[in-house]
Amino acid sequence: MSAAVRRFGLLVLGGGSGGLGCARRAAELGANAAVVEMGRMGGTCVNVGCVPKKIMYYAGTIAEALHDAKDYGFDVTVNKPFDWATIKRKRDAYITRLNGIYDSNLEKDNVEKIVGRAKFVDAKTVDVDGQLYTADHIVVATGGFPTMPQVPGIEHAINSDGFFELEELPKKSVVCGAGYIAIEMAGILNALGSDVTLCIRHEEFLRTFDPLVREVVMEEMTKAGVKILKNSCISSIEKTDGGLNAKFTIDKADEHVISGCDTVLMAIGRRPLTDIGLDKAGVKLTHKGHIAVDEWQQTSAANVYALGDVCGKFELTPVAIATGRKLAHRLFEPNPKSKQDFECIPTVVFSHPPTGTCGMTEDEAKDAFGADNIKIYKTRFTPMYHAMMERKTTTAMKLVCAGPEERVVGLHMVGLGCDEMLQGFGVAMKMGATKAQFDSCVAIHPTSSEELVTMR
Ligand SMILES: Cc1cc2nc3c(=O)[nH]c(=O)nc-3n(C[C@H](O)[C@H](O)[C@H](O)COP(=O)(O)OP(=O)(O)OC[C@H]3O[C@@H](n4cnc5c(N)ncnc54)[C@H](O)[C@@H]3O)c2cc1C
Ligand SMILES: NC(=O)C1=CN([C@@H]2O[C@H](COP(=O)(O)OP(=O)(O)OC[C@H]3O[C@@H](n4cnc5c(N)ncnc54)[C@H](OP(=O)(O)O)[C@@H]3O)[C@@H](O)[C@H]2O)C=CC1
Ligand SMILES: N[C@@H](CCC(=O)N[C@@H](CSSC[C@H](NC(=O)CC[C@H](N)C(=O)O)C(=O)NCC(=O)O)C(=O)NCC(=O)O)C(=O)O
Repeated sequence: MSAAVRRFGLLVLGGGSGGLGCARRAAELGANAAVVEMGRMGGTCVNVGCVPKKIMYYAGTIAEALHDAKDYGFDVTVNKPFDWATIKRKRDAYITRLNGIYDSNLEKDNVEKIVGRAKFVDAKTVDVDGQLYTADHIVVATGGFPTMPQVPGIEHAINSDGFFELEELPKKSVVCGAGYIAIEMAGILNALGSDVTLCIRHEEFLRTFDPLVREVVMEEMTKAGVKILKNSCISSIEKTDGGLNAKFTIDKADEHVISGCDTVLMAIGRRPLTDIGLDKAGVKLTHKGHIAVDEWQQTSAANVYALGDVCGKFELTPVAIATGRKLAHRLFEPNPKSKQDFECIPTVVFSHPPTGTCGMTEDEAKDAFGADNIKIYKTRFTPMYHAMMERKTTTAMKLVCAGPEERVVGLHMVGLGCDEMLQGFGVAMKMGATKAQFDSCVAIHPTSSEELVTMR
């Protein structure tokens, strides 16, 4: 075992979005902080999440723009329109650069980086490859990993991590799943020219979203050429000389085979990374296996906190960062009231076109306020971008308003630019804006966002 036990004010397990957000802010507030990371600095977001995904999303939107360009009078005929290897190489280099930036950010902020795998020895002590550490406060921000179903031949499938290792564009792809990652990756592959089948367990995908979002994304994906295999459950994957054969049970009865695939991508959710000796620390889990925390990120063990994906609540980078920073302020400012508010969090699915969602769905608002106290405003149109084009996409928007004052408690939209449109409206909703206050802001013309302040 080690020499002396090393002591810090704050020890964070996991150098991802939440862990870094917490440690860097704590150090800024004067804490003697350290981060333990067993992999690449930056965690899921930087290495196998938001960042490489957004680059591939941009590649997909450029492919669409190139396709549309002729309708605006451009001649962009080229022999080899897209080279996957080029974007993969440049993307990997960018991420390596970011890993370095994150390392030097830690150095600049005086946060000690400890390389290795952390495990609790007890509630006050953490072992990293034989060296023991203790701290006044220990934060668990170990994130999660992709779930894989246990079916024969699953070793031939990839998950979202594997997507970023692909060396070429799969000619024929199967994507299984019905959440953010399945929709985003099926959309990217399709936009770049793969023949994509999206396999979902039910009639619909994005089932936690408002029906407007589900319906319009379904229409748009279908229009763009993604085949949707509904009510399907993968039962096996077989590797043959002609590629992968993915077998499905449809409606729990019929069998369907998609043969000759280059890639079968599973995107069916993520599991928390909790194999870190939590029992030794007395840290309890929820029935779903996430770390149980109260509103202050406090676990069942004194001075042990948890945040980010490992807690399973809004698995989003800005949520993890904000929660980490809020906790740092509570512990080291000290600001006893500093805690993350999980109400009305804006979120975007980078589908083609993208979605934007903030607040309650129509059904959630009816449950919360009563159907008679809800007023819905909706619009649907073809954005002007397509005026000169053969290809058309739809933009659809919905405002869910509550009470006689018509407070906007839900905003749901799909369409070009909706990803960038949402943040400002999220601020207004967080301030409790009413429909009349939305409308009191003069429209910007011609934009899609003007519809949100002129709906009747
Ligand atoms: C494909 C994909 C796309 C995504 N796109 C978006 C997006 O567009 N927008 C968005 O907001 N969110 C997105 N997310 C979600 C986002 O990446 C996560 O919510 C966020 O990274 C969670 O941060 P975290 O700090 O909780 O965990 P992570 O970022 O996962 O960091 C945890 C870190 O802990 C380390 N670790 C784990 N166990 C140990 C141990 N025992 N010892 C030492 N280190 C350990 C891991 O190596 C990892 O680096 C995406 C996720 C995926 C998978
Ligand atoms: N743009 C963003 O901000 C992004 C955020 N993320 C974050 O990462 C999280 C994880 O993403 P993701 O993996 O897509 O998980 P999600 O939880 O979003 O969706 C997974 C879905 O897959 C379906 N599913 C579950 N089990 C199976 C199964 N055995 N077979 C087939 N389908 C199944 C379920 O839908 P159903 O019940 O309908 O079948 C489930 O909702 C997201 O929830 C999000 O928080 C990820 C990517 C982008
Ligand atoms: N929003 C812009 C900014 C892009 C951006 O954030 N770029 C990151 C890419 S990694 S993205 C990794 C992600 N960063 C963020 O999400 C930063 C968000 C916002 N600026 C904030 O500070 O809150 C994260 O996990 N952060 C944890 C932490 O830093 O503590 C970067 O270059 N960072 C270099 C640097 O920070 O010096 C965009 O989308 O283009």
